[in-house]
Amino acid sequence: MLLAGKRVVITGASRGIGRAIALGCARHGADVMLGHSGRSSADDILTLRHQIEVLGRKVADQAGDIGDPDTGAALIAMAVEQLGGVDVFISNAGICPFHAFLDMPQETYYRTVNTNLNGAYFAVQAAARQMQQQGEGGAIIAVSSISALVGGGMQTHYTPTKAGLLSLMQSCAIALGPLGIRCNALLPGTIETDINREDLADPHKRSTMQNRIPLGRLGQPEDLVGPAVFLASDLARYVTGASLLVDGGMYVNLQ
Ligand SMILES: NC(=O)C1=CN([C@@H]2O[C@H](COP(=O)(O)OP(=O)(O)OC[C@H]3O[C@@H](n4cnc5c(N)ncnc54)[C@H](OP(=O)(O)O)[C@@H]3O)[C@@H](O)[C@H]2O)C=CC1
Ligand SMILES: C[C@H](O)[C@@H]1OC(=O)[C@H](O)[C@@H]1O
Repeated sequence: MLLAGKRVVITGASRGIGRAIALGCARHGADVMLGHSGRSSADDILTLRHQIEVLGRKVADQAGDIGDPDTGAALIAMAVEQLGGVDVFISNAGICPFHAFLDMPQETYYRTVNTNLNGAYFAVQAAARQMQQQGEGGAIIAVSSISALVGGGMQTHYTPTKAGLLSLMQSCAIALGPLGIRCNALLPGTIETDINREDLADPHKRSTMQNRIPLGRLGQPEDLVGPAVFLASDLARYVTGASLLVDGGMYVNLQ
């Protein structure tokens, strides 16, 4: 139980990586506030809430478009109301609508940057303000990506947001270190979720990605649980401004 007594707030908790991390945190003893867009089915959210409740943990959820700069603050306020405070904030919500560069629609570009980076910025700020008020430090984790370090021809709108999140965690580690608030980035490789279901349905793309991974398989959402719980926990009490690749070795595999 690495997170006993901690209150965790996570965005993008309805599906994929966020859902797995939310459940993993609860299994490690945390109470959890689930953020989501409201587009997932109510049943999906209720099932997750039930899975957390049967562990004996408190859980609440709130819908809101994270691209709205006020959504993060509303989520944090709800966590204070429902859980009594915030010890860990995980900025995870994100989109990746694959698209070529030369005809990238402005709407797709702005929606991606707004969701992945601008919304995360204000949510991190709201979490940090709450932690400052509590006066006991805290942990902030941004789900960045291997894409913060390497490019993607169909991701020219997406990779800058992931590099931005990595940079945000580095700068926040400096800004918030004096308050005892640690800020770190998780860099997943290719994890099978709804975000890339269509992209990986192409057998050539799928095998190309898979063949690049020394551990021999694509990632699963549950692969992120251990790294997230570690960074959230007091085991990582001297870790801040760090980034952790969770990619099966994909990044280092040049030849
Ligand atoms: N899968 C991968 O290979 C990788 C993913 N990542 C990152 O991990 C994070 C999670 O992705 P993943 O689990 O794969 O994707 P999923 O598509 O499975 O889940 C995305 C989550 O983000 C939420 N979300 C999307 N848009 C918004 C919005 N505007 N406001 C609020 N919530 C929103 C969704 O909520 P709802 O269900 O309500 O729409 C959902 O919970 C993303 O930031 C992604 O960039 C990083 C590296 C690799
Ligand atoms: C959505 C992609 O499959 C996924 O997103 C990332 O951040 C990784 O780099 C993968 O490309």
